[in-house]
Amino acid sequence: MTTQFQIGGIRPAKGRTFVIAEIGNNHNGSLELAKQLVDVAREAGADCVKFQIRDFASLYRKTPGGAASEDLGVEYVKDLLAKVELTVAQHRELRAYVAQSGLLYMCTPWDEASVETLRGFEVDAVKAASADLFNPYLIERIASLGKPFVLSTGMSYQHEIARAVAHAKTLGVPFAILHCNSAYPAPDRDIQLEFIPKLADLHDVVGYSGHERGTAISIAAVALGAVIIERHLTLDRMMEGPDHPASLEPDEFRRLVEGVRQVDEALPLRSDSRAPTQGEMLNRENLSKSVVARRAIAKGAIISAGDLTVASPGQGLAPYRLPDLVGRPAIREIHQGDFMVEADLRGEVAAYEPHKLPILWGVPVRYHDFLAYTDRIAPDLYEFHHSYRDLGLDPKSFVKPVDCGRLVVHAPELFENSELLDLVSDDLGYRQRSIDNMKRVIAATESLRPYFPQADSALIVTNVGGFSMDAPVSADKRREYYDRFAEVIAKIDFGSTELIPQNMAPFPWHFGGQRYQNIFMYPDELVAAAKANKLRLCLDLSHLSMTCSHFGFDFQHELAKLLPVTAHLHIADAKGLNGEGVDLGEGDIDWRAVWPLIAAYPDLSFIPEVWQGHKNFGAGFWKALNYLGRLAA
Ligand SMILES: C=C(OP(=O)(O)O)C(=O)O
Repeated sequence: MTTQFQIGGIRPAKGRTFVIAEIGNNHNGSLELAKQLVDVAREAGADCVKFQIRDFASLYRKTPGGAASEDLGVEYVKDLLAKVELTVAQHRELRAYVAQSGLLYMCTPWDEASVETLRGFEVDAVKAASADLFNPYLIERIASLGKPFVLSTGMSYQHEIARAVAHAKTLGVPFAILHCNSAYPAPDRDIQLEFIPKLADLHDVVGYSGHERGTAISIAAVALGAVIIERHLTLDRMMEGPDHPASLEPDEFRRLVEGVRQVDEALPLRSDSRAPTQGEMLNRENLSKSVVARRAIAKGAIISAGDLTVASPGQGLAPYRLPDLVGRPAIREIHQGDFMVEADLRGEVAAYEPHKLPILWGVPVRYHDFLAYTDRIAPDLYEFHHSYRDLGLDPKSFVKPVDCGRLVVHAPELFENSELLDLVSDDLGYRQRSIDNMKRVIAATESLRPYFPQADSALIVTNVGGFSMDAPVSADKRREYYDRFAEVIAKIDFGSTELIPQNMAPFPWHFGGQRYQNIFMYPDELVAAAKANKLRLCLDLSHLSMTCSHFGFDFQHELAKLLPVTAHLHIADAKGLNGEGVDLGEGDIDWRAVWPLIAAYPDLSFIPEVWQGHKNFGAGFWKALNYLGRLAA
């Protein structure tokens, strides 16, 4: 039963920390200030706001000597609290204000009369302050509300905490426990965050109620297992009142939420065992080393250790696999510098089995491997993937005429001086260089046309730009980018070629790091941009799947919208938000449902764009084509 702890439908968990903005008494008795703090909490990204409520008539003991008979400390706290307490009517008005704000509402009743007041408040959850952890009477009354409750464990002995948890488990209501040090502010060295895992031994929902200065310790609490973070919020730490000095000001609270959300993303294990992530895969390719031929090896010759060496890049077998190759016969003519690949170990080269496919098909090629492909397959098209250096090469040295029905060129993303193509850059100079680079791509594509005399078109797949470094841009800015894109392409002469912008995923990889894509990503915007500019698109299904996963869109629904404005497809599966270019059938896309939708557009063309498809003599491409061929049959 306790495993079902949730507040307003949110279940605090690793990867989804629940953040409470504790307004407590920091409103200083002003309803206006309290409302302002609710607004600030919402803007800062909190899940919930919390208040405290006291019934002074019943909270303190009654003595013949009245307040004067209390110790000095107690007298001071009593005076201060009485000064800042809101009336029940004001609390009720606040509760309604919080409901309107969209935030969840919690409150700490400090006495049994206040619990009864809250019974009429529709609280989302309720809390027992540390000061009441060793007061089973109030805890029992709080549980009688039947709402999820939270117990804070500051100022307690360990045996009292264990006792309170054991008691709470008998009350029949889901609850959470918070580690806490009840000093305002709490000295860093007294916080002892390592008690969080000990609390986790007692109960399965553990959080942290922090009173320290700054945000680092609360963020670290998340890394140690806290799934609820509560911090006091104030407009000004210098105000009079017991909690202000231990509170965060608006900017700090926003940074706290940002930090917590970052740790939420970073903390959970994403798979059962450690494997290179998507960004690391790219860097492993470019930066690591692999086994290559030190010298030419004749087909059939037995491979010796001296035939092999280890060198960058990391596109062949990993260096530790070198010994496995020694003593095996070479299954092919191996040239000096060739990567040694899985097929060399397995003793067989993967092959394409011809299938009748309902749309035009092809493979991605570089200049240097084009001729090798023409010896093996007869596709409807080739898609040339150029680097910026390739743009200056004469195709004569690499290409022979073929009778393909279509020519496709993928514009380089990266140009001289590490500049990514960005036709909508805010920087005028950068934008102009991108336009000039686009013109180079057009010229290179025109130079390939004579080798494709039957081609119905020469399509240029282009990632047009519009990315940002640290965060997505606003909707207004996106509109500005689209307008700029329209202006830019209207001025470019595309000759006999056709620009087909490619849809991008929300988090594209550039230079081995993650960026944010802003335009040519949302399906509705893609359709609108295509229609407004009389363009067709290159639709990358892996990118579309990641976009749909991120925004919660239905893949098939979005695909159906996009196909009528599509000329060419990049076909690969995807997993979640970051698993790009996954083998077909191993990701999120339901190919049995999707393939008939695509087959209804026979003028479409595609290439398989599975990750590392070209390796192992195109093994990944053939696997994808064979998969689709079987679906089509
Ligand atoms: C004082 C409170 O909590 P903590 O003990 O977590 O600071 C409270 O919620 O009112």
